[in-house]
Amino acid sequence: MGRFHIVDDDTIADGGCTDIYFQRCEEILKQEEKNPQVTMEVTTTGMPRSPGVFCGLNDVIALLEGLPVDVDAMPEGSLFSAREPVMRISGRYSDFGRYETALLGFLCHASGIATAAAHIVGAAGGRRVYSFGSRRQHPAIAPMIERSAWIGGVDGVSNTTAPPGIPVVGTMPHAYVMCHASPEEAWVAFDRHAPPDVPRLMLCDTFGDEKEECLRAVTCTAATGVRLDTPRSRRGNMRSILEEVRWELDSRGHEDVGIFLSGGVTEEDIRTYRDIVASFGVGGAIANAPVIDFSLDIVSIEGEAIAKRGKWSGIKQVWESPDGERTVLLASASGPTGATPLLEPVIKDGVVMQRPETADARARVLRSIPNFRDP
Ligand SMILES: O=P(O)(O)OC[C@H]1O[C@H](OP(=O)(O)OP(=O)(O)O)[C@H](O)[C@@H]1O
Repeated sequence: MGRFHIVDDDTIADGGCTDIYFQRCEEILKQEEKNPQVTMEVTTTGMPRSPGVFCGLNDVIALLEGLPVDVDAMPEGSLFSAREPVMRISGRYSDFGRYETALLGFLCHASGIATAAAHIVGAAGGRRVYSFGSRRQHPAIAPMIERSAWIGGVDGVSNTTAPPGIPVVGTMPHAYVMCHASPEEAWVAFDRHAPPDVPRLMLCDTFGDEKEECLRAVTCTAATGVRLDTPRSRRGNMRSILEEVRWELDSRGHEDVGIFLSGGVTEEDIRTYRDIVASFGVGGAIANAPVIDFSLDIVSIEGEAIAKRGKWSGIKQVWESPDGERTVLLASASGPTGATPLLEPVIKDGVVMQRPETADARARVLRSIPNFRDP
């Protein structure tokens, strides 16, 4: 263990971050000279939100690259439902069994965040959504959180360690405002010194009433937006606060100044306020999303279909018809006419055939979101 309680890359890559039973049973299988050829599939039997958004394949490929295994998977950003295999791994069991813990961790967490982000972006109906929640999780996984949220369709993320290509955005903390003699001094200094491409979004709830602070901010700066982060203890009726602020801004000729809402924003809040709010900063509702409880199960041993109770035996393929209809069939069967197989080879005998492109994954999600239905 280093300075922080986190596992280093090499330990994960060596299969050292695993559940103890994998290590023990691998040793026993070795002594018994058993190492069957198996195919294992990744599925979930139920989800917090449907459809799910598949994410985390990049890290799984980094984990399994070089092992004597074949991996087929849905492309990142694919939608999936319960029972649909999103990935399958074929190889000798003891060559990859110990990786189950890390592999599922990558997929469960990233897919949970991408799924929540996609449903939140869908609820926003075109209003901008930003991922502000890296502070709600361990800092070591901030890049994964921001990448998954970006694939899920958010318009930007706040953490500076987001992978390259993802827009990093932010406004100002309350602490910054409090470091000045008055909010005016803080807003003016921000307006004067922030890089020109940074939106002039002024935080307007530090000490005073939202309406008052918003009017003061647009009077002393060229504010492009006002951010309300009203504490829970003051939210008697957030809808009324928002309408009042909007009215006062509009009636003074500030129709172009958008309202940015943050602080405990949920998917339900977004549906409630999306007609009046231009942008949402969402923390925990994305970063703390429930994981997708994927499992990795044997479906074939030495070419024979087999499964534990509750799982479906046989190596499968998921087919998608042009109208979006999904069919799960044995991989040996032909698919429906005109349908596309969703599980594609990504690793062949340890060699990576294709790596996920973040932009492609995000584009796939953005194409799908208009078809999401309200819960
Ligand atoms: O959706 P959430 O889980 O609440 O997370 C995001 C929130 O966290 C920060 O607030 P905070 O008041 O802690 O920080 P600040 O004073 O620096 O704005 C940020 O301003 C968001 O409002």
